[in-house]
Amino acid sequence: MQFDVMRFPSYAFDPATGVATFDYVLDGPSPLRFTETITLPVSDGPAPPALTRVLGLLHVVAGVSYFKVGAPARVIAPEPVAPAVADFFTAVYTKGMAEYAYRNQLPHVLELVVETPGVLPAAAPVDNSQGRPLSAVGGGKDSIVTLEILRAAGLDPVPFSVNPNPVIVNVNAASGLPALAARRKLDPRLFELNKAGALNGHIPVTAINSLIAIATAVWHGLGPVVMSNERSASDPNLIWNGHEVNHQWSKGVEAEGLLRAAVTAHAGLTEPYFSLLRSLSELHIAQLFARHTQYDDVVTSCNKAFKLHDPTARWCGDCPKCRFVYLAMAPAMDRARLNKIFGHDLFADTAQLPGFLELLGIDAHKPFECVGEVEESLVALSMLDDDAPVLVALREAVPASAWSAASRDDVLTPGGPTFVPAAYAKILTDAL
Ligand SMILES: CC(=O)N[C@H]1[C@@H](OP(=O)(O)OP(=O)(O)OC[C@H]2O[C@@H](n3ccc(=O)[nH]c3=O)[C@H](O)[C@@H]2O)O[C@H](CO)[C@@H](O)[C@@H]1O[C@H](C)C(=O)N[C@@H](C)C(=O)N[C@@H](CCC(=O)O)C(=O)O
Ligand SMILES: Nc1ncnc2c1ncn2[C@@H]1O[C@H](COP(=O)(O)OP(=O)(O)OP(=O)(O)O)[C@@H](O)[C@H]1O
Repeated sequence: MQFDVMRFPSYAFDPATGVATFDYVLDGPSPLRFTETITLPVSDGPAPPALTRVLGLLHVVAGVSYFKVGAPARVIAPEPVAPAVADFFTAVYTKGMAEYAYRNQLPHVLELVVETPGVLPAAAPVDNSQGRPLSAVGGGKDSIVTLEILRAAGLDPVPFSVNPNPVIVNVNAASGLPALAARRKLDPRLFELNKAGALNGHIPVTAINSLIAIATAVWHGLGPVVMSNERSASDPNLIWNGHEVNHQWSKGVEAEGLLRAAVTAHAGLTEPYFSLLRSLSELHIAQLFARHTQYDDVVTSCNKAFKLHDPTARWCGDCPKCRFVYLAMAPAMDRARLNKIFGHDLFADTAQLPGFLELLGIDAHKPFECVGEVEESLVALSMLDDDAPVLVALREAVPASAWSAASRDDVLTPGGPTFVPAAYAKILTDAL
């Protein structure tokens, strides 16, 4: 299938139902048209101009799912935007699609510049900084930690999810906080094309969920959207043709800064979005999670639980994410609790040794999954002293030089750039 250009013909929003429809065209000798539907939780309040503006950003960003069918050389955004918005769009279609470009060997994707039909001045400021935070919940340990920190500080967070699956519903129930939810429906044509062998691959889903969250917060008169993206999300998996390829790009700090700047420029929000846990390692977050036993029967970080077509699963017990989170939680709790949470004893299963070695930086690049840095895995291993079969084998396999590069202090001391506003930074510090 040959396509020259991607366009964004129109979008519509109905405040009576909360339904937004976004249209896309891949233009070429045989054009393809798609429509995505996103249903926001309906608010009693009026739809403010900032909502329309955020939906305008979402229209372009959600287009990546359809862009990947043909990877046209040109992408033309539908309306004039401020320079910060154009930069954000280009980053989403290049850096956000880098894993897709690498796996499909499409180097031109990394060079693409999203075209915009003119420049718009930045929007007038809208001070949203004092509202109740909307806290995105994915069902894993990270968002639980954020929710509990915000709650303990008396900020009365509103949990929010896109397409909440049973895991998310159960986590919200365990929190006891009333939650908001949005629905997102991809054009079914996409799945037909995938079945027929169209180009496919990973997309920066956090950028899409984040804009849906911001749209919801704006419409419901709430404050900033608070994410739970950790320090290691900014770490690339590999370098290809001189470009970083990061599976988690839209969870990283660069994407966070670009998204914030774009939303402020386009919709005026003074404090749209930040990740509370940005300065923390996954290992540190796992230790904070261990304080909250009320989520043990529901927490799930395994991505197998998030398949669009199989929403019932919990921990699969045999994937990079399960292995990493198991290793990260192990130093923070007794083995019986850990095995109860996972429903599996991963340190007894020596068939998983190659997967653990990958996490420790031995034999392969960091897996294309949401896993922490090699250093975090090494430090976690160094904190475990029992003789479980997998641990014994891993200790033997790690070269002496690797241990010296792993510092417990570095991993467990907050650090690195963040966009956390001062009031929230204090809350985080108090919680550590
Ligand atoms: C759950 C998962 O890992 N899905 C990835 C997987 O897709 P699969 O076919 O195995 O299952 P589905 O997710 O049900 O997707 C069905 C098809 O729909 C396409 N699609 C899905 C969502 C979307 O927003 N746009 C889409 O076009 C998808 O491509 C399938 O054809 O493999 C796909 C191809 O590599 C990935 O695109 C699927 O990833 C989902 C978008 C997803 O939600 N993944 C998150 C669990 C994830 O990877 N999160 C990252 C953060 C990445 C980021 O930068 O935001 C993380 O946690 O580290
Ligand atoms: N369906 C969703 N709706 C809204 N936000 C989501 C959804 N899934 C994930 N998120 C948010 O996106 C960010 C990254 O997701 P991720 O899956 O890494 O986090 P998590 O589920 O909290 O923890 P873990 O890393 O243990 O899985 C988090 O802030 C999370 O809250």
